[in-house]
Amino acid sequence: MVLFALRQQVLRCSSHCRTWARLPQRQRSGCVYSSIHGFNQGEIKEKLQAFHGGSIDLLKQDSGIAVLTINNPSRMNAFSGSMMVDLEERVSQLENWPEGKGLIVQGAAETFCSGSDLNAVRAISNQQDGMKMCMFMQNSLTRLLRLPLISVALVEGRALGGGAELTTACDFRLMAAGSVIQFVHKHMGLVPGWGGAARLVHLVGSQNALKLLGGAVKVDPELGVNIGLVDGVLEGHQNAEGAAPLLQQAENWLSRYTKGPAPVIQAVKKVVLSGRELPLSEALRTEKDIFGTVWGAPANLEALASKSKHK
Ligand SMILES: CC[C@@H](C(=O)O)C(=O)SCCNC(=O)CCNC(=O)[C@H](O)C(C)(C)COP(=O)(O)OP(=O)(O)OC[C@H]1O[C@@H](n2cnc3c(N)ncnc32)[C@H](O)[C@@H]1OP(=O)(O)O
Repeated sequence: MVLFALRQQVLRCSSHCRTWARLPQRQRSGCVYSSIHGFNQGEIKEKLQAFHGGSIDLLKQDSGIAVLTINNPSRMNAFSGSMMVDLEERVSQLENWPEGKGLIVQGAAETFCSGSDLNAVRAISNQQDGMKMCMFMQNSLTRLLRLPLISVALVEGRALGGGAELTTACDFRLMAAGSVIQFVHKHMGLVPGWGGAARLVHLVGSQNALKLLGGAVKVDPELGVNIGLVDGVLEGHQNAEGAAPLLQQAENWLSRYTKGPAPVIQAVKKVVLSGRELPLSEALRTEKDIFGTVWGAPANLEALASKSKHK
């Protein structure tokens, strides 16, 4: 039995290495842009740091569910430049969390996020800086979506512009009654640039995406559920009488998908991610390799030993 487990472990390591070796460097790191695209992360980070205010706070819990809070209440949780840098650092921390299983992204003080901080946007409104900021945020949000954690955006209040884009960088979206997701970009003379349009098309189809972007439609929970953007509606506001706090409701909702050992939950996310992002043949080979990481691993052996039934 020990030899069998050891062999499985060796196989798991080598198949993991093969999986990663097959992926291009930028996909391995989760990024879309690197130096080969003329992208210099250090340079834009330095520029963004100059526009400070607010923070992105990360709380890793023993349950394996982390809470990421967009925290800039005096500007309705708009993203300052330093918060963009913070986000990238928090994503790195989450990428290196072996015990992690789930993630909730929320806004502070009863609203989600009102997009980019318009003061920073005005200051970097030249084309070059705008493109660099766009590449930086696309990298961070792509890495967020590619985390081996099951993620959910908890939308309370408003998710506007870049805030609406951020919700699409999570696996699921939950909305509190009375909240709104709105891609307001058209009203700003823009289109999404943080990857929100591409992800929206995947989530709701091109017809609905065109309607939401072209009409800058206010998506309430009912519309969100009807078009498949929203996965659940939470009762009332924080502290509403009789209703559990929204964060608690979101944790309860998410915990049905994060029950179990971290390596298994992470493998679940990875097979779905490869199915979502890779062409079929490549997705099948990746699925085989991920399967190799859980086959004969402790959770699998325990389940076999306990002769579990699924009634
Ligand atoms: C690339 C750009 C694009 C992207 O990243 O993809 C964007 O995101 S562009 C930004 C899109 N967002 C907006 O345009 C939001 C504009 N703001 C509003 O529409 C309203 O403020 C609100 C969010 C609907 C809230 O309205 P209300 O409840 O009436 O409160 P106030 O308007 O008084 O707001 C309080 C306070 O917050 C400041 N605020 C709000 N959003 C931003 C923002 N995105 N950037 C900077 N500051 C913001 C607002 O100015 C108020 O400040 P004070 O006037 O100093 O009190």
